[in-house]
Amino acid sequence: MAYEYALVHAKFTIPFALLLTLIAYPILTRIHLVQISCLIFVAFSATLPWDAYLIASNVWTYPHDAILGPRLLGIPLEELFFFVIQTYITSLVYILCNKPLLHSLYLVSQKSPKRWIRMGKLAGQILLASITLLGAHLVQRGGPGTYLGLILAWAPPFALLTWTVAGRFILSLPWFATALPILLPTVYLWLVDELALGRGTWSIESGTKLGLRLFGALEIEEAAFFLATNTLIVFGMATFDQYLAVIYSFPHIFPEVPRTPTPLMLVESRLLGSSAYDFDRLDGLRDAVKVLQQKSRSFYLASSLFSGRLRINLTLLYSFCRIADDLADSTPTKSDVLAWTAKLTHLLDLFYHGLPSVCLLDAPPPARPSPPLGPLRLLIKGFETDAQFAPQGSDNIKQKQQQQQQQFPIATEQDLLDYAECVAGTVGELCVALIVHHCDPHMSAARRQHLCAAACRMGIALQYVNVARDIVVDAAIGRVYLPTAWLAEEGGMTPADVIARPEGPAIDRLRRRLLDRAFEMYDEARPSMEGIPGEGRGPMVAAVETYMEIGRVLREGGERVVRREGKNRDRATVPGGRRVWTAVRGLYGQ
Ligand SMILES: CC(C)=CCC/C(C)=C/CC/C(C)=C/CC/C(C)=C/[C@@H]1[C@@H](COP(=O)(O)OP(=O)(O)O)[C@]1(C)CC/C=C(\C)CC/C=C(\C)CCC=C(C)C
Repeated sequence: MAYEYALVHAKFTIPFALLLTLIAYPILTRIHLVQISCLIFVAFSATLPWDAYLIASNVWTYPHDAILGPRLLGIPLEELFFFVIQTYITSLVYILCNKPLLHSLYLVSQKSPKRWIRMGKLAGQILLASITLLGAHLVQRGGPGTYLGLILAWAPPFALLTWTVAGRFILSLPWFATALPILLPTVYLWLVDELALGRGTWSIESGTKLGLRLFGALEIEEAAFFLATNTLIVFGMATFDQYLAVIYSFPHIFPEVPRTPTPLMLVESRLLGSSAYDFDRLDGLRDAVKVLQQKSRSFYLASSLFSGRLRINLTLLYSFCRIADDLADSTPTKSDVLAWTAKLTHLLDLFYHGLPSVCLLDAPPPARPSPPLGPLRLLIKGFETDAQFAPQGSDNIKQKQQQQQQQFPIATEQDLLDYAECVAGTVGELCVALIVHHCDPHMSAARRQHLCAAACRMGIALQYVNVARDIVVDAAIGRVYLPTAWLAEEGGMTPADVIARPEGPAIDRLRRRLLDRAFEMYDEARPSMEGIPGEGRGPMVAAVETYMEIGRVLREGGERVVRREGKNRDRATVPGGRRVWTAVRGLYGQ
């Protein structure tokens, strides 16, 4: 039947490619499409002459009734399509397997590569060169080894090239980032090939093959072909990613990175020696990723959905916020917290106003007034509110009452709103500022202002969820973020009562009241997220939704959910599968 080969695509390769596209499309960026297109072009160019030779030499033959008819250099249309769709499938599998990774962290293998990486790269080069020579020998000898020789003399030189360029980077990546995207498509295509060979869709002329089969009707040469070609594709993608990682990681070399780095930038990145890399920055980035991973499963999962320098900058922003917040939380006295916030403000002065660089955390903050409060300063101001919870001893009754008021600074809902705006509304604004900078730097001021206002609102919503979740945890460290006025409405409760017993029906009612306010603000701000530009929207929606899911879990389970044992004792958490599912739905804009 003339459609036999075409049916192989219709039944096996195209559906698989469509499934992978459906799964990958929310995380695919323009640079991914450039990578895949470049690889398809290289694969097509490299395979065309080789394939044409095999067909001309009658290594491969196709029953006339199995193909549609059109050919290029004797190669059937369906075979030409195979070059494209195999490259596409394997590239998508590679992209999906590598999405969790921040490739910048694997550049460190260029600095002083571990001995096994150095030896591994050399061993790989020797192995690939040897296989090439073996292939040449088999071709030269002719006979049954011809087809295998043609594979081994053709593919390994290309692999040797990419391995020489990116071998250390490839070896430093986890196995699921390289071996898995090679093996998964390879095994799938072995099965497809076995079916096709078994049905006679194509055949390998006897006299040019060894007659060995991996399983079923799958000739060893066909198995080697798919393993070799998928290895080439993965090595090609990894080489691309190594140089993209250089571009994204070093603003001192590439100050501005467009949404799609230019070929010139890739060449510059390739020509750059690793001596120009800022390895201290890579170490700092590694620490920031550790902080993110340890401190927030919601944002850690969401961060992996971003790409490029935006992902790096959001990770660094999270790390700054988190460390600043932890400093405010873990410092015993109010004066110490204020000292830390002054130093952080000084740090911002140094970064954003180019003040003389001194050792940041030792020098006393300058006497000069800080620049106008931007989101970062408001964030730090918010931490100063946390400092007021630190108890201050006093014997004087009046002073004690005053201290009491001071010690619980969230007297009204407005106080809570102001505090949440400082510590979280600002974070929303900062996130949007980063996304606009990277994804739509020419956005109109009006649209930017609208997004920032909505982002601030959403940040407050998340903070309210945070407060509702952490009533028990906060009480344990002497903090009550529930407005004192709300407490008074609950039978004259006081913050001291909450600290003494942060549970019970009254607390549940207050938690629900707080969550209701949180979801009101979420509902107000959520529609504006559709206006987040480009590749930032899906991941940011995923980040917000996974966090708000904590609030949904609390609403469903209330006190029962909060009282938990184990690592997250007294804090409601979203079960892992539900968190991932929420992120995926957010990514797809559900
Ligand atoms: C994907 C990614 C890495 C995003 C980074 C977002 C970011 C920079 C978060 C920093 C959070 C942080 C540590 C701030 C310090 C103060 C604080 C603790 C705020 C509370 C966050 C909880 O953080 P975390 O999960 O680490 O702590 P717990 O596990 O809960 O203890 C807050 C709840 C505030 C978080 C607020 C935001 C992330 C802003 C949300 C708003 C947007 C993303 C903008 C949405 C856009 C529009 C247009 C509506």
